[in-house]
Amino acid sequence: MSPATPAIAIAPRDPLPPPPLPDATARWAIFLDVDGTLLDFADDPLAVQPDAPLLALLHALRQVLDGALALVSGRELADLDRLFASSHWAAAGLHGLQLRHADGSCRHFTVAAAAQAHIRDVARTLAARFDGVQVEDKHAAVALHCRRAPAQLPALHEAAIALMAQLPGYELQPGNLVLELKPSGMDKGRAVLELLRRAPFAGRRPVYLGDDLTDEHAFASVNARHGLSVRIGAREPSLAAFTLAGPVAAEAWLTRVLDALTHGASTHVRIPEGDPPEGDPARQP
Ligand SMILES: O=P(O)(O)OC[C@H]1O[C@H](O[C@H]2O[C@H](CO)[C@@H](O)[C@H](O)[C@H]2O)[C@H](O)[C@@H](O)[C@@H]1O
Repeated sequence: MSPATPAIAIAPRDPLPPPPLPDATARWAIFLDVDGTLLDFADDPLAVQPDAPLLALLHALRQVLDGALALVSGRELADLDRLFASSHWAAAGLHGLQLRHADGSCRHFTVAAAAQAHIRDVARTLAARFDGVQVEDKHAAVALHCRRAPAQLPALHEAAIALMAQLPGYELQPGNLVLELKPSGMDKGRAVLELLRRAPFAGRRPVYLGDDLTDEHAFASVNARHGLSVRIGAREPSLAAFTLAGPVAAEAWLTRVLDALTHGASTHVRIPEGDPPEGDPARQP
């Protein structure tokens, strides 16, 4: 008989806990990633559609938060507004390249039409080398989707890295079975901090739900503001302090948050509202 193979013990990271619920007096500001957080993934980026209960929940939650709820997405603002009927909401699109405050004022990075056409051509030429890779033209940025051909991702990634040297001012943003070519200098963490400087977000405790690599920037910002960072799914490593299993669990938790803020929750866990540090813009009303 051959000797038994010795067992190798790898200590897993302690599982993250679910996020706590607020009490009725909590002053939260909620930031929500979209794909993989509120919506399950689909093969085609255009095929997703929030259902009526999710839309009703988000609109009610935003109301009870006095407007302090924002979508923070890699999608364009126009796409978010089409999906969520949210044209009057604060929101960040294209990973923060587009930003709309709650008063309707906007701050957008602009990209000249010629530069947009160039990046689109470069992306299409690259995608044509890989069967099954789908191009999503987001004007200022372009996404190369591998959901229909996941095996192409490593080679596409390698080719895209080599290409970036010829695209000054652009960076490669990997995501869930997607690679994005986007203007550099903006990320979701900066977008969240920008929104937190203005009403109705200023002075509230930030709560961020997200599933993807791009959401890690936002987790870092929210952690630095004594907020709640919530990873959707099991991706590791992550800076998040809490986790929920997927979009269904996220919607269920947001429903309980709405209930707690509206009626008060009998089983809630009270968490101290940490003060932002001295000099932090979030201290301003
Ligand atoms: O920041 P998010 O709101 O999560 O947006 C990130 C990207 O989401 C979309 O792509 C992802 O969802 C698609 C639809 O389920 C899926 O087909 C794709 O594989 C995912 O990567 C969107 O199409 C991108 O523009 C966003 O940047």
